[in-house]
Amino acid sequence: MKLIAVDYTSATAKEDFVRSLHETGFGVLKNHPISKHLVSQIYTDWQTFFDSPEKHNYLYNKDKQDGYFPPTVSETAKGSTKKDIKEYFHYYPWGQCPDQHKALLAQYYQESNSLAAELLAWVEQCTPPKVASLYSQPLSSMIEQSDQTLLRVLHYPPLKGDEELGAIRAGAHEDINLLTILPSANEPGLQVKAKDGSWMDVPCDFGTLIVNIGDMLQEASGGYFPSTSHRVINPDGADKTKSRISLPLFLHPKPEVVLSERHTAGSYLHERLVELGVI
Ligand SMILES: O=C(O)CCC(=O)C(=O)O
Ligand SMILES: [Fe+2]
Repeated sequence: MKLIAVDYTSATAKEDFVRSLHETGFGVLKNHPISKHLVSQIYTDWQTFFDSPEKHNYLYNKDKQDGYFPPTVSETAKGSTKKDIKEYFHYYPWGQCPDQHKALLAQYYQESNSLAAELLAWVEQCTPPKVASLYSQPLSSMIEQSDQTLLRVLHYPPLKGDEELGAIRAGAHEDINLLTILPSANEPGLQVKAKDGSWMDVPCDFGTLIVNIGDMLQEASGGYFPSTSHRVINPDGADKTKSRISLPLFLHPKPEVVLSERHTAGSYLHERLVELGVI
């Protein structure tokens, strides 16, 4: 398996990109419309947030899941016993956010949502009819007026050497939502699991965009689009002293959307958050 960046502006972008999602659960895009400048401004801006004790004034709400999740809460990947070495902030347009950081994030939320909606429409248009007949409603309508789409600002702090044995920045996991879109982080470390079980580095040239399938789209497509395991490994050498910031947007349907005979989006999300130990 190899992830090749698809040029968003090429004539065959849609088909090439959706083929990659079907075959690997991942797609990489270059020449996409998300501004690199905006992304790097957000990385710098949120480093200040995570460096400041103010962050504790924005502690997350358990019921709504907006706000700051400290390293002591973090997540424990399904099937793992170690907490991830990370802290993060969950931004929703209706949720808490410090005033001085809000404008850039709101802009990015809006721009990344438009692109995510377009990419979901690509997925829909390139779904074979037999698979599409499993969708309870068109994919694009699942996210219309959804207020569940989540922008996460993640901070992986420098490693100090006192981390729990075997803990890594983000343990192997699958995302819960429909599609995730993720600009390359400011440091490497993201890996995806190939079908043969080996771990592959995800291309991380600044300016590429990584897109992956989440469990909800796997569920809705009867497995045609696989939700692939990924993780973030710890850095070596000099990179240990560096923070890593990343900015995934998790595209979520409205809670009442039927994913399959077993699940609505709401019931599925709840089940998974309990597993992660965050509610
Ligand atoms: O930080 C990254 O590059 C990936 C983060 C991730 O996979 C997640 O938060 O679900
Ligand atoms: Fe993830």
